[in-house]
Amino acid sequence: MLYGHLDTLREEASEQLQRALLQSGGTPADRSHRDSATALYTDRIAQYSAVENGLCFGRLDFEESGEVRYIGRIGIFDEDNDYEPLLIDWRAPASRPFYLATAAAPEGVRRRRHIRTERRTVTGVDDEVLDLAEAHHTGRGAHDGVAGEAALLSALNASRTGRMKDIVETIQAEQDRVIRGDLNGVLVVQGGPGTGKTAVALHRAAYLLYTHRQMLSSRVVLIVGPNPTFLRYIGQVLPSLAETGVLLGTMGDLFPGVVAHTDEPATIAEIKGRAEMAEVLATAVQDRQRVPDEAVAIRLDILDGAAVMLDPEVIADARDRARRSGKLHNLARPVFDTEIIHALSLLVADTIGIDPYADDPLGGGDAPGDPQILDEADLAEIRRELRGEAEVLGALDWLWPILTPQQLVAGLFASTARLLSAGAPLALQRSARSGWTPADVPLLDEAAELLGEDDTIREIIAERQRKRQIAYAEGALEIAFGSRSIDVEDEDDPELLSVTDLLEADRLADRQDEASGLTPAERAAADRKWAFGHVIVDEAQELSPMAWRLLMRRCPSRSMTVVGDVAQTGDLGGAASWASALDPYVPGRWRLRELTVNYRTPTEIMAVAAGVLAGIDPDLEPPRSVRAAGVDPWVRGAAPARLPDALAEAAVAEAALAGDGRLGVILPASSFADLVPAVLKVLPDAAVGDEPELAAKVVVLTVKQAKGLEFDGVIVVDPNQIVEESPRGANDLYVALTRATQRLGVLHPGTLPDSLHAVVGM
Ligand SMILES: Nc1ncnc2c1ncn2[C@@H]1O[C@H](COP(=O)(O)OP(=O)(O)OP(=O)(O)O)[C@@H](O)[C@H]1O
Repeated sequence: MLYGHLDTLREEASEQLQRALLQSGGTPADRSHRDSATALYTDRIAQYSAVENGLCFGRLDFEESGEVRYIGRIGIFDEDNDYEPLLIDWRAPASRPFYLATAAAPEGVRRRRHIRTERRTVTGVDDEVLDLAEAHHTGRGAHDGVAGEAALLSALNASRTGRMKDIVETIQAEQDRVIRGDLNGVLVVQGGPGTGKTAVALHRAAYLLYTHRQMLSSRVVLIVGPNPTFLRYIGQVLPSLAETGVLLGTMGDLFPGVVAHTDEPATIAEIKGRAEMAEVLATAVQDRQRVPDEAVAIRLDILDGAAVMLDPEVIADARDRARRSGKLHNLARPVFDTEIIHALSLLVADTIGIDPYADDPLGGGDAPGDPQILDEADLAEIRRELRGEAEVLGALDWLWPILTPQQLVAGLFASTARLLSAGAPLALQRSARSGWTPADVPLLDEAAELLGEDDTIREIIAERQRKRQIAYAEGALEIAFGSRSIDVEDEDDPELLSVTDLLEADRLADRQDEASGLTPAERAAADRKWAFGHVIVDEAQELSPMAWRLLMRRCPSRSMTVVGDVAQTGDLGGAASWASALDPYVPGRWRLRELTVNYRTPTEIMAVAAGVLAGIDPDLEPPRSVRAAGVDPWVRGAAPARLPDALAEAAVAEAALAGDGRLGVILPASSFADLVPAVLKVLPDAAVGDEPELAAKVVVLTVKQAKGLEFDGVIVVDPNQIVEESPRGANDLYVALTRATQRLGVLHPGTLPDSLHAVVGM
């Protein structure tokens, strides 16, 4: 019956879509209405298809009223019967007892039923009787603290596919409380490995979109994950819950127009992430407001090519006034221009005044050579002419260049002098042509904030383009930077406007034009100043102070869900505590929820990982595993020279034992290239690379890549090396050991880290 309703809903949406598509012409308002109707019905059809599998997964039978509620992925109502609910959306308040009711607090529920389906056929049911008396009588009651135990264990024991699945059917009470937490404020979800933080974060996004649809679908929910592989891993969860109005991205994706996926050493990324970099960039901007040591000679057409000398004191004065205007660098440039042009006009007036033989250079009717006769109107005319002079524009660009964030940051990193002057470590020096890295993105964003850009810079660039075209038409081609009296440091100086800047102006203008046809998520992705309705950060412990600055700017309402585990921090610039990350923005005003049950890693594996956790901080409690796998982890030594062969043997054996599941082989980053061939020789289809295909049967990866992922079986190779190759190596080993849902093997060439000794002989 429910599927009959689903089919009807889908057919109706298809018909409405057809009708919308057939309409043509009309006023712009009609067209815009048609576009939004098309988008609406296309979305609906996608939603109805997304919920096809597992449409209804639960049933609640109430004690006294005899009421029966069916719980499912969407809500369906009976139009012919006063809109009686036939199926209740899992996010609706009426579904809550399905997740929260226990035998101790049954909330009026007598029986909770989990319904398993395959396509449209019911394949099984699991009942829990919450009435204590009846449970006692039948011997079937709720396990303490675990709702829907059979359904949960069947989900947890299922083979992994390389893609995360939704958990709507088996959300546990402590997770439900996080998912339905209040929209406002910063909610921190701290939990050990496998406690469902990622799953909870995604379901919270779906819940918030359902509950605050109007606000959030236009303002968009941003979900930030650690890397593109992870985003692909979680990418199907929200569409399977029929939610598409979110933007998924890594930190590297958050500066529109910049692709920031280049790698760099962890130590450099750490420096870039320090809070002091905000100060460094502010100084770097000031350093670009130049006051030369000596006077600058500017040859002027208005003086028939004669030069005037602009003194450093005059330039310093203009700079101070521009700074005092309180405007951002690019926006203060007109103030600086006005000051310099004014000073130049006086110099011109002086020059004209002391030249008794000059013809009337202004073309006015006054007698030549008499300074007395230059009135304010004449000075204004001089200023107007000066503004059009190529050498004047060149000098202004040199003294106070209009800068894009990219020009500022690339220009800083490319110059020892600029780094020194801005107080930045010289380790940051690199060629101006290096690719952007994820750690550069918060710096570019900071630079954009300091420079002031977007519309203003576009207008200035467009205006400059217009002036250049005019100058070209007049045959004045030498506009770029003609003055020999100005010392140009570098031919490639990034501050000089180039063809790219002009194209950039066009691109930005196009962006505006196209904006009307884009979805809110697409518009948000293209707009650096977008204020998201809610921001969810996964693996948030890895974010640097500079990254937090960027995210806080994207979320002025501070409506955020921050998910992570400070015991798993691997990045050197990552957080050691939530307070250190968040107090600068919401001092004492963030809420902490903890998840304590590990749904991924069985007890046998968690016992091994617990030893490593105790080494990181004896006060940290490992999460409690919800199940045992019945298989002990193995630890095997190999002579260093034999390590590749031993790895190959173990990989083949474990791949077979994983059945139709997945095997992850986690290698130290420093011996990755040496060990990968050993695996590929025996398992040529194994996935490996920057963004390995997680659906492959065997995936070989570093700890950094494995963060947030899981596999049925895992082999961790050379734990000592993993610990030693990073100051946060113990955290990395903890992450590596907690990736398996069933089997774990540890292969070591030398001695074992102390923290693993406990497991030898298992
Ligand atoms: N209530 C649940 N029902 C079924 N499966 C669940 C439930 N909670 C978590 N899981 C499963 O447990 C596994 C671990 O969840 P998840 O990846 O969200 O954990 P995590 O806390 O983000 O882990 P880590 O910190 O190690 O990345 C996933 O396969 C997830 O689907």
